[in-house]
Amino acid sequence: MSYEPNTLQATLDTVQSGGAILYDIARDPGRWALFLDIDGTLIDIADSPDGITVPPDLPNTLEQISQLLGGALALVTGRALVYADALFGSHHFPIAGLHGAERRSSSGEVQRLERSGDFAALKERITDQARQWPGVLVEDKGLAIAAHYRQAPEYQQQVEAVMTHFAELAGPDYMLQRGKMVLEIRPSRASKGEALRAFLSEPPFQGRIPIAVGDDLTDEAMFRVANELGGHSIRIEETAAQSIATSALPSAAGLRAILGTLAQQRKQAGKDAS
Ligand SMILES: O=P(O)(O)OC[C@H]1O[C@H](O[C@H]2O[C@H](CO)[C@@H](O)[C@H](O)[C@H]2O)[C@H](O)[C@@H](O)[C@@H]1O
Repeated sequence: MSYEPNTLQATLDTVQSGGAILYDIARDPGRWALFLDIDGTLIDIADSPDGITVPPDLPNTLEQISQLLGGALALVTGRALVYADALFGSHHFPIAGLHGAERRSSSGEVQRLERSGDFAALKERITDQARQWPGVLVEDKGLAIAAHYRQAPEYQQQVEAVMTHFAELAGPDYMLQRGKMVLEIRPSRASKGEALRAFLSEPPFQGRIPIAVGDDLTDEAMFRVANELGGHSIRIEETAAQSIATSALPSAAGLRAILGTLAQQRKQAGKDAS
């Protein structure tokens, strides 16, 4: 989806349709499977990876929607699985971490790609290098490593050059992943799209139509698979971005408001039935 400045109406139509798709979940919940990215989608972007705030009602909202969908709700994130899981307290949703390199299915089984090569030594070299860039934060995620320049944008070019170099050194089992003010080296034999496909091959996702919601480049792989399978893809857009998503919502707060309404409707329906 690409917007020209003079296509405001088209943009508004698309933005509205993101909400319409999500509200459709309430009409026929048995039809849909929902795949949600975390940073920039469910949670507002912060200055640092650890600086995020999970709105207090979000875990329970997701739990309500997961129940509405018969469990067919999964989180699909670039974060390490363990870190992302802990954000939601006692709620343990099916989840794919590290852009699909690790995944916990609905049954609780965890699958993880094998470490390959001397990745630990490479991570040390990146960490050493980053010490020369005040404000650049290195996030060691186990099978992946990210260099964040949000607090030091003046180092963007150096970070790009060095991470590109180390991604080449890491070999074909790894790739450079660009993101929002971050460069990351992560396993190449995984993607959010393949994670979505894997979830859809298992209960309770099997046979349902996917709705994928995300905000960043890594989410495009998930959008591609959702589109391919006849589902919907919703891009959270702060600015007009190039995306293959078929619809959009303006912000993470907008998405949370819609999810909150769906959760309230479910709670009310439960009360009315009792
Ligand atoms: O796939 P996601 O759940 O969207 O995760 C993508 C990356 O998110 C995090 O970085 C981004 O969010 C940070 C906190 O808001 C922000 O400071 C940073 O600039 C963003 O790039 C996370 O730290 C990464 O590991 C994820 O890959």
